[in-house]
Amino acid sequence: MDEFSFIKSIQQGSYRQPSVIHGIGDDAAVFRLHNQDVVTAKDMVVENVHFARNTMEPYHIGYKALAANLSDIAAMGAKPAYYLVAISIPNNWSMEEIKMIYIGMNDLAQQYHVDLIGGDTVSGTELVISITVIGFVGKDKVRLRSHAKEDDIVFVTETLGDSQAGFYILNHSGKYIEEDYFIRRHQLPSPRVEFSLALHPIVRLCLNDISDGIGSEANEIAEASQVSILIEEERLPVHHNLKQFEDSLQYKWKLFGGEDYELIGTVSKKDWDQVQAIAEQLHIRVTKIGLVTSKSATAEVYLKSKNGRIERLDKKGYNHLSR
Ligand SMILES: Nc1ncnc2c1ncn2[C@@H]1O[C@H](COP(=O)(O)OP(=O)(O)O)[C@@H](O)[C@H]1O
Ligand SMILES: Cc1ncc(C[n+]2csc(CCOP(=O)(O)OP(=O)(O)O)c2C)c(N)n1
Ligand SMILES: [Mg+2]
Ligand SMILES: [Mg+2]
Ligand SMILES: [Mg+2]
Repeated sequence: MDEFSFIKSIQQGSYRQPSVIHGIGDDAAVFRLHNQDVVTAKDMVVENVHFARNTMEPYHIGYKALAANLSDIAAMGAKPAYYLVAISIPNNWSMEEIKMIYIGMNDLAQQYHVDLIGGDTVSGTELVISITVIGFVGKDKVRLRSHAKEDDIVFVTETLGDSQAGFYILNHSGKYIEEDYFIRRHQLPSPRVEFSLALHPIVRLCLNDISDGIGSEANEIAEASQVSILIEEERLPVHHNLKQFEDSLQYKWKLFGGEDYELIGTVSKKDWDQVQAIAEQLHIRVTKIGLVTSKSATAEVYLKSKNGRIERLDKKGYNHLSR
């Protein structure tokens, strides 16, 4: 059983609370309070699964743990407001190190004007940080994975694969071009909150954040929207210095790498100019990478390779429990 089938297996058949608009199945859950929708997401990080002590300083661990959570709020088009932190602290971590984790979180929280309003502290055998983040969005304005429609343009923000390139550099000593850039993208990712909020004039938009790799995230959109998607490899935006790595690594990282915390989305052709104009204003790179080709109950994602061949792009990427 993989991560996705496990989640399906524990999902309730229906919700008891009428205020639940969307439960399990997107980047965050949505419930309605009066005339406003509340969005809440949780992502946890575990030592030696999400970070290792030799490649991430405590400051980075805290910063990135909150960034991953804010990224899910951005993927819903919502404005983050509060977060709660549960932490399991092993006895081989000093209190100074744990405080640095919180300084990392707080620096990012300050940028987005969000407040730490609670949590839980336990001693444990591994460092585990579980964050719950809460945000707000106008009624029915959430950007669901199920919002893609036939003929939409598929786009991504910034560049793909940088985080895994940074992770590789941190684990393989050597000389690399612009290594600080790639390492920064791994240790201190930027959730695309401002961009997502600036897209509010657009009536319908589908968004998903890239935590596991676009191979995985594009398939999540296809499944939720019951559509087929065609992505063109030639269009995938990568940093100009990613080319210093072997072709096979570049290929793996841009499609299946994950942890970029960029956004993948779909929008109707008539709104594409506006998406580009908003991105330009915020100095965010946005790139068309393909099209929603058709309605499809089988929800397939295809990749047109640089050599012109079209093949299925499998839902592979980072998958917990893939055993
Ligand atoms: N153990 C769990 N129990 C209940 N819901 C879960 C569990 N794990 C994940 N989910 C839910 O499944 C959906 C997908 O989760 P995930 O793939 O982690 O999303 P993301 O990649 O956006 O962080 C979300 O709605 C999340 O809240
Ligand atoms: C020590 C270490 N091993 C592996 C990785 C790579 N890695 C860990 S988690 C992950 C994917 C994102 O994590 P996940 O828990 O799936 O986030 P979610 O999709 O729930 O947001 C990746 C690529 C890493 N960053 N550090
Ligand atoms: Mg997500
Ligand atoms: Mg998650
Ligand atoms: Mg996530």
